[in-house]
Amino acid sequence: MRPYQLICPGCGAVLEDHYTLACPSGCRALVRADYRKKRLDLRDEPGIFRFADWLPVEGTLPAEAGPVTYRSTAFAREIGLENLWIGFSGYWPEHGARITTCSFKELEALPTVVRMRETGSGTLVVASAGNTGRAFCQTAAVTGIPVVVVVPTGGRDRIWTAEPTDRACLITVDGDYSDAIAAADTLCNTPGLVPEGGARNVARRDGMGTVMLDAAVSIGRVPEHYVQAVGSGTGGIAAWEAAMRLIGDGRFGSALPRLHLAQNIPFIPMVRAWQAGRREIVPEIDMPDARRSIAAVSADVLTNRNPPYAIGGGVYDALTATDGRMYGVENRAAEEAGRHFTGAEGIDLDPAAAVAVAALLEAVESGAISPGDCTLLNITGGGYRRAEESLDLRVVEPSFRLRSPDGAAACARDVLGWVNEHA
Ligand SMILES: Cc1ncc(COP(=O)(O)O)c(C=O)c1O
Repeated sequence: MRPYQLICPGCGAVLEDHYTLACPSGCRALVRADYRKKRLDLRDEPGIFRFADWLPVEGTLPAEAGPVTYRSTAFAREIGLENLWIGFSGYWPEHGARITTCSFKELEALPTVVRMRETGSGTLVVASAGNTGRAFCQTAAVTGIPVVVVVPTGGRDRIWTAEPTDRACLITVDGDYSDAIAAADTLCNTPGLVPEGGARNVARRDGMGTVMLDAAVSIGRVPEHYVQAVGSGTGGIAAWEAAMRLIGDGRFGSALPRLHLAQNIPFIPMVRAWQAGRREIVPEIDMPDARRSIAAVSADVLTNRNPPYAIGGGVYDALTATDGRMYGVENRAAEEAGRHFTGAEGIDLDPAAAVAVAALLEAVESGAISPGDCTLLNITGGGYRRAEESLDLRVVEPSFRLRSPDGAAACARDVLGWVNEHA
C-alpha cells in the first residue's frame, strides 16, 4: 500500500496513483494527494525529501535542493515589518539555499521525476518559459532519467544545468510560452511521450508546497500571509493545500494564511477576473491582445494563458478560502522593489520574485498586511549571480528547433528515437 492515495475533490472518488492527472469520471477539479500520515515528521534527508512524508513518493533522491526559510531583518526593518519571513528558493549557500537552477521549479521537478518512476511509464514532456525546463534538465542530469523540454526560442539561454548531461532533449519553438505548450501537447499524442501535467500533477503541487511546510516548521506556525508572484498560480494552490495539511497536523495553528498573489502588468488575466469577482477568465476582457501584453512584461515566466484558475480546487477556490488578494505590478515597480530587496538582503532576484516583493510593498502600504503580522514572502527564484560565480554551469544545446508548434507532429517520431537512444 502506498503511503498516500489520490482523492478527487469533485466527486470524492478515491483513486490509485498511476501517475494519474485527472479524475476518470471527468470531474473539473484538481485531484489531491491524501497522505496516510497526518502528522509531519521530518526525514533525515538533505533537501526537499526531508518532507517526503507529504510528497507523493515512496523513494527519494539524494538531492541537496530544498526550501529554505529565514527571518528578514534588514529588508523587514526598511519596510516596517516586524515578522517577515523569506522562503528563498535559489542559490545562496550562505543561507543553506542550494537550488543550483535558482528557482522553486526544482522543488516541483524532483518529486515529479520520482513519482513518474514509481507510478508511470514513458518519458516526461515539459513545456516551459525557461525556469521549469531548466529544473527538469537538472533533474535529468542528477537522475540519468531522460526528459523532453520544450521552450520558446527566446527562453533557450535559460536552459542550463550545473552538471553535465546528455539526458535532456531540448526543443525550441519560435513563439511564446503558449506555443511551447501547444508543441508539447502535440508531442504527447505519441505513445511513450507523457505530459508532465502542470498544476494537475500532485507531485508538482506538493513539491512547491514544501515552501509552506519549511516555513511552518521554521517559524513554529502557519504564517498569517503568503505572498507570491504567479503565472499559473500553482504555487498559490500548493501553499493553500500545504497549509490545510499543517492545520490538520494540529501543531501549527488553526487559521489559513491569506494568499497575496501577483501578476505582471500588462498580462494579468487572473488579477482582472478575481477583482471582477468572476470564477471564469474571459479572454476578451482579461487578456486582450495577449501576445503584445506577454511581450511587454519583465517577468515572462508569469505569462500563462490557461491557468488553473476556475477549475475546482484551483486558484479561485484558493483565494476564496483564504480571503485572498491579487495584485497587478508594473515593470518599474517590480524592478525598483527588486533593487530594494537586493540592496537590503544581498542577493539578486529572478524578475518574477521582484514582482512578489512589489506586491508585498503594496500590501503593506494599503494596510492589508500590518507591521506585526507573520508574513511569508516566497522568493521563488534568485541567486543567479552567486551560482555563476561558483558553479560550472553548462548550456543545454537544442536537439530540435521548430519554426512553429505545428512542426511538433512531424518531429514526434524523431524525438521518441532520441529518447530511446538516451534511455
Ligand atoms: C521564478 C518563478 N516565480 C514564480 C513563478 C510562477 O509560478 P506558478 O504560477 O506556477 O506558481 C514561476 C513560473 O515559472 C517562476 O519561474
